[in-house]
Amino acid sequence: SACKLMAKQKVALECLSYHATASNEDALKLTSDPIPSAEKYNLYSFTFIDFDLKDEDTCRATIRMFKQCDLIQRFHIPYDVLCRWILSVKKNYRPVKYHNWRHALNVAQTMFAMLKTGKMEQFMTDIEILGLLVACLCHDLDHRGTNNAFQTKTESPLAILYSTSTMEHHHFDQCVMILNSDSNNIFQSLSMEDYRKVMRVVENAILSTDLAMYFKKKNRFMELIDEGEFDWQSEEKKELLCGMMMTACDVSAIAKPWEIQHRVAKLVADEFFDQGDLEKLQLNQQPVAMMDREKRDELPQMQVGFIDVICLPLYRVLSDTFPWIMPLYEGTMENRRHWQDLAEKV
Ligand SMILES: CCCOc1ccc(S(=O)(=O)N2CCN(C)CC2)cc1-c1nc(CC)cc(=O)[nH]1
Ligand SMILES: [Zn+2]
Repeated sequence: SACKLMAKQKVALECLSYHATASNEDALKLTSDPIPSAEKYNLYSFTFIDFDLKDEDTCRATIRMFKQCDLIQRFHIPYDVLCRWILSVKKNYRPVKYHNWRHALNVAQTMFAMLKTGKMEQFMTDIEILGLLVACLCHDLDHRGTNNAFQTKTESPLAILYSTSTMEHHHFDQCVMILNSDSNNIFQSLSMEDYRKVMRVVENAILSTDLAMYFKKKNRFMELIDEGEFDWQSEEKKELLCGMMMTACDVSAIAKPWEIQHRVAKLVADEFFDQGDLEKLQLNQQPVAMMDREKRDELPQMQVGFIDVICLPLYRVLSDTFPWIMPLYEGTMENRRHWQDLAEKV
């Protein structure tokens, strides 16, 4: 429709107002950087911490993950294109408090640890491993620190373009935009068939990070697990598993050592409270409790709810079939105790 076209043009214009992809100079510099080992960055661990990494280190750590999965050779990714693409992805994350590049890196690192340390790579094709890592790094591209409900309420151009999973469709759009930019297409050497396959993995994975989709699909997934479904080779089952893995990685800060979880939860809360402030000021509306800074005392109890409703059921069902990711379940149980203690103190 005409207003969809206008919305698309409005979103596109925003991108043109600044150069969306990384400079050749920055790409060249990263191309010549030595890449430390996976052990140096602690990439195989479920307790990876990015806080003490400089931005350059986050790009080197990303390259290290691609190297460890042998993706550069396997898919003939020109090294300078990989470097430019990583920098372009990082550049297209906004400096919001939580849904920024650091969150994307942490989600990708948890996926790497699930595949390697969690031994889930044995159930995945090379295309799926490539697609999942790329999807994690791109899954929140150009996030504005506000959720889907806010896009709808403010009739933002994004909500006119995509009525469901609004932000997730935009994140995928941004991922495609970067891949289609000069010398940023890390999939350029793939056959047409492999290109189609990997883009389908990336799209399904990014759209699966909408928690509404998780709620919709988790029962079907649990059914398959209860039926003792082990041949994860059918398309539908594979897409379900990849989607569940994406949510598991997306919420994995909940399983980190308490000191990290507590610091990250503050970033999540601050971003939620900023949206709540916007809703009060811009929309003259009362925000939901989780976004209302006047109700910050309810936060520990909300975290216990988040753990019980979303995180523990998912980590339990995944570790039932893939026992080596049990550390995510255990880390979450430990943090539940800390949040419960704080909830009882208030
Ligand atoms: C930390 C500030 C409070 O954070 C929360 C409060 C409530 C709930 S909820 O499970 O009740 N639920 C989720 C689905 N919404 C539609 C309704 C509300 C989740 C979080 C939370 N979310 C994330 C993911 C961004 C990370 C995180 O650590 N905590
Ligand atoms: Zn995310």
